[in-house]
Amino acid sequence: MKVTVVGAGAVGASCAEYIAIKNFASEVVLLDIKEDYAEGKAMDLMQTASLNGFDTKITGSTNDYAKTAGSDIAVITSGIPRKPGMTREELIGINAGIVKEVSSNIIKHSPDVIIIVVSNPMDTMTYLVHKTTNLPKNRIIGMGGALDSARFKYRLAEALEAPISDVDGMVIGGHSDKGMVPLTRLATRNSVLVSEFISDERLNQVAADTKVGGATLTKMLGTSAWYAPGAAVSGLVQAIACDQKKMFPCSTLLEGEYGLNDLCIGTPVILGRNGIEKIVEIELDENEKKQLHESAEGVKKTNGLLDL
Ligand SMILES: NC(=O)c1ccc[n+]([C@@H]2O[C@H](COP(=O)([O-])OP(=O)(O)OC[C@H]3O[C@@H](n4cnc5c(N)ncnc54)[C@H](O)[C@@H]3O)[C@@H](O)[C@H]2O)c1
Ligand SMILES: O=C(O)C[C@H](O)C(=O)O
Repeated sequence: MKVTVVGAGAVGASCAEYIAIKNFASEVVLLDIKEDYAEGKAMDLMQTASLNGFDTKITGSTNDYAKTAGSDIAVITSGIPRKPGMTREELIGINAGIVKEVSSNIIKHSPDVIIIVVSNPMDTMTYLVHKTTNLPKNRIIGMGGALDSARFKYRLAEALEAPISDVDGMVIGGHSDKGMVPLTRLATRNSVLVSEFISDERLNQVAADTKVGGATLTKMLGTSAWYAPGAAVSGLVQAIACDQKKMFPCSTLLEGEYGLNDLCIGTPVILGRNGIEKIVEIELDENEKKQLHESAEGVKKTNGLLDL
């Protein structure tokens, strides 16, 4: 299993590290445009192999896509991250050109690849890959919901004063400060609805904190987060590489599901060796449907800024 990670910055390197530590891929190629940068990150990571006990071979490449040839999965993290006070949507001007060029280069050398889009604004970048490549829809996946759900579980555990392994929950919708839809009604602690343990007011606070999870960290760090994003991507890569049939919320092209069309937005999907093997349509209540449709309007507005 060969995995390419384009962008050897904070998220790309973290993602490569988690993939290697989980020890399921034979090869990870890190690629960046900065001279020697990916090679340096790859060498540093390889020097952790004996310490962390993995056999994955990590190599670096300065913009040489020939080295990515025959990749089964490619992760796109190239592009600029936001600074405190910015929205993800403001990154579109620079990142759209990068994502378009990178996805085309990847496919030239790996026609059977499954692409995972991370660069922001992620739902719109995922849609851009659909519009500008001829890959089938099951092989274009946007990563956002897996990260947002991990943040939701963190906030739920905090509110419940419970270990994170006790809680379960999912965030659907757009990967944006306003567009996320944390499914508080369905969140559980050991199969018991969390509403049995905490007030509606506290649960609303959990949802609000979850939605601004990325912005909160960006303010604290001066740039956006990387550990949880890297771990979330590695989870999707592993589910595909190991044909796990695991369910994650991912950004996927909708064609009527949830009453939505012609956009990519986060919904639960089953991931296996073919990428997105199924879009799971869950029963939403009226309020959740309204939130999802409002989120979709926001994503479509951003998609409208693309030069297609
Ligand atoms: N979807 C998510 O959940 C999620 C989570 C975190 C970050 N992000 C996004 O991921 C992106 C990367 O974030 P980061 O913190 O790693 O940024 P970073 O600046 O640390 O790394 C980005 C890297 O991309 C490289 N790059 C730029 N143009 C390139 C090109 N044409 N080809 C190859 N490499 C190129 C840069 O040289 C840099 O090393 C940002 O857009 C950020 O908003 C998304
Ligand atoms: O917040 C960001 O801009 C980066 C990423 O989308 C995140 O949620 O951490």
